[in-house]
Amino acid sequence: MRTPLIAGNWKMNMTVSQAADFTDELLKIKLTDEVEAALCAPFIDLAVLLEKLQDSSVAVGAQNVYFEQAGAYTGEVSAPMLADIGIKYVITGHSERRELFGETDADVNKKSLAVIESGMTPIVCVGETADERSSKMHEQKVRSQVQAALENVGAEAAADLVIAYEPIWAIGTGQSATSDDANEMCAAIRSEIEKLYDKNTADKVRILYGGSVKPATIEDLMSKNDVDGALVGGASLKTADFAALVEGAVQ
Ligand SMILES: O=C(CO)COP(=O)(O)O
Repeated sequence: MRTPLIAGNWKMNMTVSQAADFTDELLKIKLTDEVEAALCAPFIDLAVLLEKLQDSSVAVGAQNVYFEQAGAYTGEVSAPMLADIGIKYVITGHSERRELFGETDADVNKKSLAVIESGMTPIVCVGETADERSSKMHEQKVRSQVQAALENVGAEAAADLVIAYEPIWAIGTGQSATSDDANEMCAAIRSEIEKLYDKNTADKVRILYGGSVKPATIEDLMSKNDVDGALVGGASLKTADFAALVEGAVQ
């Protein structure tokens, strides 16, 4: 039985005071314990989130990490630094980082390995462009991204992973994949994990869908067998919407 996960990805939104206001509001709402909730916030917001959410079940995640442990890497933040303050999840391979900051499959692999090594869980993002989907290359693209991201990740760590299928054409566009299309790709990712490891590992990995998920669409998505939750951008920025997503993910 996989516990559903609703992870907010705030991207480059929310000042520290906005993050504090968001969490104060969130703490007034009783969230279900059948769904795990996480907020992946800008580095500068992490301390306030960790402090305010310490007695709640909401986990705190980061959106990026550098793969080296420490040293002369101006402007970067390492996995041991994030683990030390109590971060649980780190997003790796988001399409915005791949596109805007030139991150390669090899970088995503190194970052995911660093996150695992520090005892945290990567939320590894994969997904195709609109052109790749229209030329029916989407499954091949996503399978190859999964393979590359998981190179040298052992079976035990793999079972604990979170993978997010985020078709690039659905991110921030209001044009979500249908629940059937999302499920088909989440199933393809699970079969790739089974190929790389075994069925037991594949059955344990949580696979999320991301791309224009809203409170109105979450129940339909969660009714699908291979969708274990969602990675949510825009709709995670409003407390009421985030809480509604968590409630809507109860299976
Ligand atoms: O990129 C996303 C989450 O990582 C999805 O963003 P939106 O939910 O705003 O489409």
